[in-house]
Amino acid sequence: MRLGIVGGTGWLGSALGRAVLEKGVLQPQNLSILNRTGPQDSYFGHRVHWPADLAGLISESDVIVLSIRPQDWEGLGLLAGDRLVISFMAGIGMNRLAACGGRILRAMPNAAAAIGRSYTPFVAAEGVSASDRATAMALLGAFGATEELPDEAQLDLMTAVSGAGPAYPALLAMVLAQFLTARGVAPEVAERAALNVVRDCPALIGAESGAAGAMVQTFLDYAGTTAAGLLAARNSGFESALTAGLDAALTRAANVG
Ligand SMILES: NC(=O)C1=CN([C@@H]2O[C@H](COP(=O)(O)OP(=O)(O)OC[C@H]3O[C@@H](n4cnc5c(N)ncnc54)[C@H](O)[C@@H]3O)[C@@H](O)[C@H]2O)C=CC1
Ligand SMILES: O=C(O)[C@@H]1CCC=N1
Repeated sequence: MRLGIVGGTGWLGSALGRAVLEKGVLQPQNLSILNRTGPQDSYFGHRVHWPADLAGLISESDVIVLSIRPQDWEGLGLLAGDRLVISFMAGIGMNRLAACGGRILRAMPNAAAAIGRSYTPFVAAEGVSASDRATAMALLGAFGATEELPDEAQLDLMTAVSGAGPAYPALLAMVLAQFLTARGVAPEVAERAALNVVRDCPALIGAESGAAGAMVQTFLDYAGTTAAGLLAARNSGFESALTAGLDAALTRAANVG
């Protein structure tokens, strides 16, 4: 299989290119990278193809990954023939992607792709075969976990949630650190404490179904200081504020491109 990544030196495109090479899913001679800035001598230590333009990338690819911003989709003018096309773009629906021909699959990675820990759900249009799905899962599996969703609406919901990757945990860390610094703790100490909560403690939440709820309940049942904090945060609108944020992201996804 020969893969072409449009936007292959961007955030997610480079995470995919690097992962498929490092995991041995593809040999470098079967990877083509198109970007706006031109060829690089080394692509994560490998020599890959750098087609001069989109037509060049199409001609040397069996599978095309679209890792460009949604705003750049209209101007791309992709005509993919009968190739498998995997789009990472938020908010560009199957109805619009269909204009490129090809067998379309939409996938929604997140920034953890850069460390091989993305959760990447996908949906496939009619005409995508079992073999296409296996190809997509091999590629997406190189940078984390992947699974198929039953419909496109669910992929759009994931755009707001798992697509955001570390963004909400980072916001939480900021609030935790600000609470401490506003009360006299040195900023670097506050940051260490907040990052421990957001980065290290989540490893204690199990992988089983209901694990997050069970962890919250454990602290509520403990009935100590954390239970008091959790209840007050809920009563002050913690959950509705987060839900409003996710709703806004979903609305933006519908208009982004
Ligand atoms: N960054 C993230 O955490 C996530 C991003 N996405 C989606 O993935 C897609 C890619 O996002 P990022 O990697 O963050 O964007 P990015 O801005 O880092 O990379 C996009 C790359 O595409 C290149 N590009 C644009 N038009 C081009 C063209 N015509 N030919 C060749 N290269 C072109 C740009 O120069 C840039 O390097 C977006 O559509 C985004 O909605 C989805 C989930 C998470
Ligand atoms: O913030 C963004 O636009 C990207 C796309 C989906 C999630 N993150």
